[in-house]
Order: sequence, then structure tokens, then C-alpha cells
Amino acid sequence: MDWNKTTRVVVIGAGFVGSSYAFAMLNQGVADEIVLIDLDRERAEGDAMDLNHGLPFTETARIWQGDYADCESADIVVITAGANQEPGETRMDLAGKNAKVFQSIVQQVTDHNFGGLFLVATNPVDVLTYATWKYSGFPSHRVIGSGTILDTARFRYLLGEYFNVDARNVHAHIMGEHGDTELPVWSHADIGGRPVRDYVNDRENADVSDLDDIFVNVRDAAYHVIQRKGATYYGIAMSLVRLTRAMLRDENAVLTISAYLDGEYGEQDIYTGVPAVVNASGVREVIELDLDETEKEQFRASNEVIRTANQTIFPDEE
Ligand SMILES: NC(=O)C1=CN([C@@H]2O[C@H](COP(=O)(O)OP(=O)(O)OC[C@H]3O[C@@H](n4cnc5c(N)ncnc54)[C@H](O)[C@@H]3O)[C@@H](O)[C@H]2O)C=CC1
Ligand SMILES: CC(=O)C(=O)O
Repeated sequence: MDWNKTTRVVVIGAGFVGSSYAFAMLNQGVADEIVLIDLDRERAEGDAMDLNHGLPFTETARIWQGDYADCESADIVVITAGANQEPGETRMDLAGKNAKVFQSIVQQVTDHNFGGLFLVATNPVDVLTYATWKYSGFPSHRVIGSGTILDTARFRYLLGEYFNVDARNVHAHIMGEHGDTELPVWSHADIGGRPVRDYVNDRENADVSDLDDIFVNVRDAAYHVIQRKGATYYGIAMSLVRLTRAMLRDENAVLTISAYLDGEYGEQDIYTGVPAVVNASGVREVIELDLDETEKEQFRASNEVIRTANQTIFPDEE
């Protein structure tokens, strides 16, 4: 790792998510250079101008509206391009149209000798991360999806609110599809080392039945936000910045992301939400939690939904 190297992140898709991510990244001083690419060049140019105007108040950085040639010396290419959900639409409903967008984007990135990591956020994220891996021909550790990092953050936030504990001290994961079939891993959820299922019984004003409501609120959070303001973007932007920092600073951070499984959890040939160690090489390793029987079945069922969607895009694959 060369700590003196200039770090560059290329963001493809400067819509709600891409521009919020660039803004959050700039404010946290995470990358030296941020390049914005969008079909709507004017929009990306306007965003770059707007963000540059804030530079006197933050860490030194360079930000510009660029093109695919800028990917050649990038450390990370983050893809946030494509359609988002209309109210009532599921993430999986976006698979067909966003896969077409990805085929063209990934081709243009690889045509420019990109040697870094792909980070995918566009929905359905597990399916499009798989598509990025397929289209790029990269080793799977260099292709990562945001997966359930945002759902896991929502889970920790809501548990923290419920128990009146700082969300950063709540350790819990949402696994599987970033979508309607995701699952809460209650068997490994703890607060200060105390299992949440026991902690809830320790407290007078808490009830174990509330835990189900908390999970349902996590699972349906995107629908609740989209119904109110049309799209979600700040939470995912901050999640992507956390992942970007783990990669650029070679942190070996444990984050819940969409990673490729090649035998882990008994699964093959799939990108799905799992805890993993993330560093400058991408996914260093997938962490295999000892799931209980219910969780195992929920994870298997969730992965079947992802696999079915993958097969609609790559019908010749097993
Ligand atoms: N993984 C996650 O947790 C989350 C994922 N998302 C997903 O992120 C994606 C983007 O959402 P928004 O930013 O709200 O949408 P948006 O419509 O605001 O932005 C999408 C941008 O992509 C650009 N674009 C489309 N095709 C392109 C191409 N071929 N090349 C370059 N740019 C292209 C559009 O011009 C537009 O600026 C959606 O799929 C959404 O569902 C959103 C929130 C959370
Ligand atoms: C839109 C989306 O995927 C989310 O907010 O979770």
C-alpha cells in the first residue's frame, strides 16, 4: 500500500445517490480526486461546479465532470447509475433495465484498463454486482456490492433507538438480498456483548415481540422513505463512504456487503449480503456466521430469489 499515492474515485451516475455520495465523501476528506460521469453531462458538470464551491471549507480535493478515460488511474469505480424505484415498485423490478445500462458502463470502464475495485450500489444491487463481475471478467474479490450495509445500519439505528443505546455499540447484521427477502441475524445480535434476545428480557419496558416490528421497519424502510420523498440517498451515500474509506485506507473493516460466495454458507456462484473483511484488495474474506436453523433457511430462500433474477440476465448459466 502506497500511502502517498493520490487516491481517485470515479462515480458513474451523478443522480440523487451519486451526488450525495460525492458530497459526503468531500466532507469526510476520503479521496484526493473525485470524478463524476453521467449520461447527462451538464448535470455532472453542474454538480462538480457546485461541490468545488465548497472546497474552501473542507479537506483539499479535486472534483470534476469526467469521462471513461479517467477510470484508468482510478482506485475505485462506484456505479450508482440507472433507474430507481417508483412508489410501489420493488428493487427486483429494476433488474432487466438496469442490467442493460450496466453492460455498456462496465464495458467502457474495462476498455480503459481500469485496475482497481468496482463498488456497485444500483438496484437490485446483488444482481447487478453479479452482472458487473460477469461483464468485467475481474476476480470476484475486486467487485463488491453495497448489499445490506444500509439495512444493517438501519437495523443498528432502530435497535439503538429502542434500547436507548448508541447505534455504534449495537452489533447486528442483516443478511441476504438487499430487498424484500433479507433476514435479521438475531442469533448474533448483541449490545455490549449481551445477546439482544436476552437484553430485551432484562429490561422492564421492552418486549421480545417488538423485535419483529423493528425488523419489518428495517426491511420496509426504503418504501417508507420513497413514499414520502421519492427516493433514498443520504443513508446509502454515507454507507458508500464508509466502504470507500475501508478500501482506500486498507482498513480490514468488517462490513456487511454483497460479496461473492464460492462455497461459504454452502452457496456457490452468487453475490449476496454477508459480513466480510474489506480492505485495499476488495473483499479479503467472507465471515461465516454460525446461523441458527431458521436463519439458514431464510438465507437459502433469499439467495434463491437472487439466483432466479441472475438467471433472467444470464440464462445460459447453471
Ligand atoms: N443499494 C442501495 O442501498 C441503494 C440503491 N439505490 C439505487 O441507486 C440507483 C440510483 O438511484 P438515484 O440516484 O436515486 O437515481 P437518479 O435517477 O437520481 O440517478 C441515476 C443517474 O444515472 C444516470 N444514468 C443512467 N444511465 C446512465 C449511463 N448509461 N451512464 C451514466 N449515467 C447514467 C442518470 O442520468 C441519472 O443521473 C437506483 O437503482 C436506486 O434504486 C438507491 C438507494 C439505496
Ligand atoms: C432504495 C434502496 O435500496 C434503499 O433505500 O434501501
